[in-house]
Formats: sequence, structure tokens, C-alpha cells
Amino acid sequence: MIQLNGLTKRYGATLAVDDLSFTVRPGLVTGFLGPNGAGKSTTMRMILGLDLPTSGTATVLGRAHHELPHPLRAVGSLLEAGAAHPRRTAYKHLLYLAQTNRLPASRVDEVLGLVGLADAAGRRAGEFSLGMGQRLGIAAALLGDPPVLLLDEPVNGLDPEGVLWIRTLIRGWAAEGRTVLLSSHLMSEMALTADRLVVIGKGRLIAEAEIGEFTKEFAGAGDTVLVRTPEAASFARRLELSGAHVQVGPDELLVTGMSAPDVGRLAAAEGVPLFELTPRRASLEEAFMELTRDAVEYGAAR
Ligand SMILES: Nc1ncnc2c1ncn2[C@@H]1O[C@H](COP(=O)(O)OP(=O)(O)OP(=O)(O)O)[C@@H](O)[C@H]1O
Repeated sequence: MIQLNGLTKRYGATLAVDDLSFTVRPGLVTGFLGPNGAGKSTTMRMILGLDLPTSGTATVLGRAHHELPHPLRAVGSLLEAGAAHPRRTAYKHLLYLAQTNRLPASRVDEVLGLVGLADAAGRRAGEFSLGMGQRLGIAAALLGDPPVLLLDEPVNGLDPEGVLWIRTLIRGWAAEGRTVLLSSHLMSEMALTADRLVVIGKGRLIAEAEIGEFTKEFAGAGDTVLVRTPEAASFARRLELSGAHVQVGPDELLVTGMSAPDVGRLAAAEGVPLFELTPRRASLEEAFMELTRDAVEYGAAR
């Protein structure tokens, strides 16, 4: 269990994390989502005791990170790939971590096996591919067999096989009853991996919900209907008079705020020939962009 209570971090004039409170429960994958610069990494760093809050608290298993008697046995994390010394072998890197955390050396072989790096144990971390580096990072996170896991953008830059591997691993941890907090700026990735979502923007909580509730709440919002007609301009005006919002292309219209059957009925009533009438569902990704639109740091001009 991870608990944030009024967690706040200020860097000079930047309020990176702003009065954030939420709970991450065991047995579930909680997706931590927000556009670039939303404050996800800063929040995770504070949970891990790598950064001090300006105010508020973050606790793991009821304690601040510095109060945990054996931090690696409580919480494992993957913050960035390549955290290992490049000249150190995978085995030595993990052995060093195990020894400084009073974990048995036998655990090093176990975790190397778990992440599929047993054959690469003697190779230097600096020679690893991105995917292997990611596996090494996960091996380190698992060393203390912790009940809580924090992963910051773990699939960034991975090939499809690597992405599937991490996704399966994460789902497995939650099924074992662990608490998993997983950050991403990709809603599509979250839809496949997370049970719950915490969405932040500009350091503040925007939404918190089960992934199903989130989909239900936002399904429909932003749905569009593609219409092709030789009478685009006049039909667009007619649609707008009926309350729809219309984007006009050379020979197509993108209609929001009116269902496809209603567009079809209106066209029939007006005697407008339709060449195409296609409903398009808004994706979860679009719902997320809509939700965080005002919180994007450097958005395209609108
Ligand atoms: N050490 C620091 N010094 C000053 N400002 C910082 C520092 N770390 C983060 N920030 C600022 O705090 C804000 C939040 O950054 P953070 O990296 O936590 O966001 P994020 O959600 O993880 O973004 P991304 O998805 O891009 O990794 C940003 O405006 C960032 O520029």
C-alpha cells in the first residue's frame, strides 16, 4: 500500500507536485498517468525517498521511505534504465545491491533467472541493449521480493516482445497481491495493463477511477461521425442549425454532437445524398487528451 497525503514539491517557481493525495492498493496495477512534466517522476522520487517533499507525506506500508528498516524488501523500483555502472557485470551490480541491503547472494541468481538474464550474468551492463538494461533494472527491483513495486515508464523504447514481457510480469505481480504503481504518458498502454488509473496534470490530481469506469465516463465524449456528401457545405450548415458541431473538409464532414442515425435521418429529410456515414468511437487516448488538455506543458497552439 502506498499513501500520499497533501504531497507537494516546489522547485523554485515551479510547483512540480501540488497537494496530491491518493492511495495505491495491493493486488491491483494502478496506472499513474499524466502528460510530460505533470509531476509523475517527482512523485515517484518522493515515494522512494530520493527527493524530499516541500510539504505533505508519502508512505509505503505505513512508513516514510527513510523509516523502512529494509527498504529493498518493502519497495522495488525501476526509475530509469542504465542505472547500473557500465563497467560492472550484471551479476556484480546485483550482488553489490544485495550485500548493501543484507540480502543473500543466492537471491542474485534467482532474480537473474526471473528476468531471463542468467546467460548474460557475466556481461558488463554497459554492453547491454535497452531491453536487457530494462531487465537488469527489474531484477534489481525484485531483489528484496518486495510487496510494493514502482515503475516509471517501463516500456519506453522497448520492442513489442519486451513490452509484452513487462506487461505480463506486471499483471503477474498484481495477481500475487503486490501493490504496483506504473507511470506512463500513454493511455493506450494503461488500457492494457492497469486496473485503476490516477491521472495528474500540472502536479494536481485530475481523475482517479477504475479503468472500466473511466472508459464508461468518457465513452461517447468526442465520438464523431464521418459524412461524405457532394453537398458538403450546405449540409454542414443544416447540421449546425440542428445543434451539431461540424468540421468541413473538401468532400467530407466530421460531425460531433449528433449520432450517426440522426445525421442519416436529417440527410433523408433534406433529400441530401450521402456517399458515406461512418460513426467513429473516441479512443481512451483521446479521452485522456481531452481530460488533460489544460494541463499540457507545451501543447500545440490551439
Ligand atoms: N530537479 C528539478 N529541478 C527543477 N525542476 C524540476 C526538477 N525535477 C522536475 N522539475 C520540474 O517539475 C515538473 C514535473 O516534472 P516530472 O519530471 O516530475 O514530470 P513527469 O510527469 O515525470 O514528466 P515526464 O512524463 O516528461 O517524465 C516539470 O515542470 C519539471 O520541469
